[in-house]
Amino acid sequence: MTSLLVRPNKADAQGKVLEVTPESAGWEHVGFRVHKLAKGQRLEANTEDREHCLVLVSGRATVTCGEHRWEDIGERMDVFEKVAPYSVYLPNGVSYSVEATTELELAVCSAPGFGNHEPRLISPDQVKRSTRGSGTNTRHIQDILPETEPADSLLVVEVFTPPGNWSSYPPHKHDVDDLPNESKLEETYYHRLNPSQGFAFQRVYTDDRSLDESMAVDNGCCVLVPRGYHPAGAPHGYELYYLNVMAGPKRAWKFTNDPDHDWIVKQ
Ligand SMILES: O=C(O)C[C@@H](O)[C@H](O)C(=O)CO
Repeated sequence: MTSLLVRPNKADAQGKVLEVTPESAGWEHVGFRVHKLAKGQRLEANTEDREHCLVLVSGRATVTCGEHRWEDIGERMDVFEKVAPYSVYLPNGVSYSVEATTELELAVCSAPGFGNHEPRLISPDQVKRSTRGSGTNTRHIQDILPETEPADSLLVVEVFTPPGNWSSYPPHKHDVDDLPNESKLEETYYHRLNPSQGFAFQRVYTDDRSLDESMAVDNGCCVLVPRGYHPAGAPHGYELYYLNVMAGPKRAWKFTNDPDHDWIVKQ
């Protein structure tokens, strides 16, 4: 039984189906929740000592925070429509509410906040879209909160891996605080599959193999990457989406490829 695979549960009163906290993951920075809300259902919460990025994975909602109110935002009704999502950045120490105006899948990404930024909407036109890799390593990236956009510690990105392809590949790691060469970042992978009965694979391993877990990942599962390389593969017939949340002592994404497989990008 792997300790890095977190499965979804039945929704609680606030629609929460999945939760990773620094305590549950045994690390220091990244927090992640998924709420599935019915139309009209409301989530009320406080960010406490953590900055948040609310990602509307699918569906629409009205989000309020103090004098800020974003009315009926959202456009992507199914994550696999592959348009960029609406998201909301919230600093630490604020109360907020999310009222679903349609059925809603909401990801609540969090990391330590230091009060340096105002609440703001991150609209689809602010999301940088790109394609990485070639052949069966091609995948499509949507940067929601990259290091070029303001935040205290959070990094948020989503990735679409076509059926039969690999992503986060060749395997890379970011577990040493050694800038400018590599940054130390914890990471969560929230996985969705299309069609939903599919499965994907993810391996998390270190050079010395003191950590080496290979997981069959079902739709709606979350994989924890405390350290090590973390490639993901989508079987033929099943498209893979994942939402990554990263944070660590410094807000930079600088990775090192596994030297055994680095030749793949060098050919
Ligand atoms: O390039 C990819 O396939 C996505 C990864 O970069 C992913 O976002 C990640 O592992 C970040 O560390």
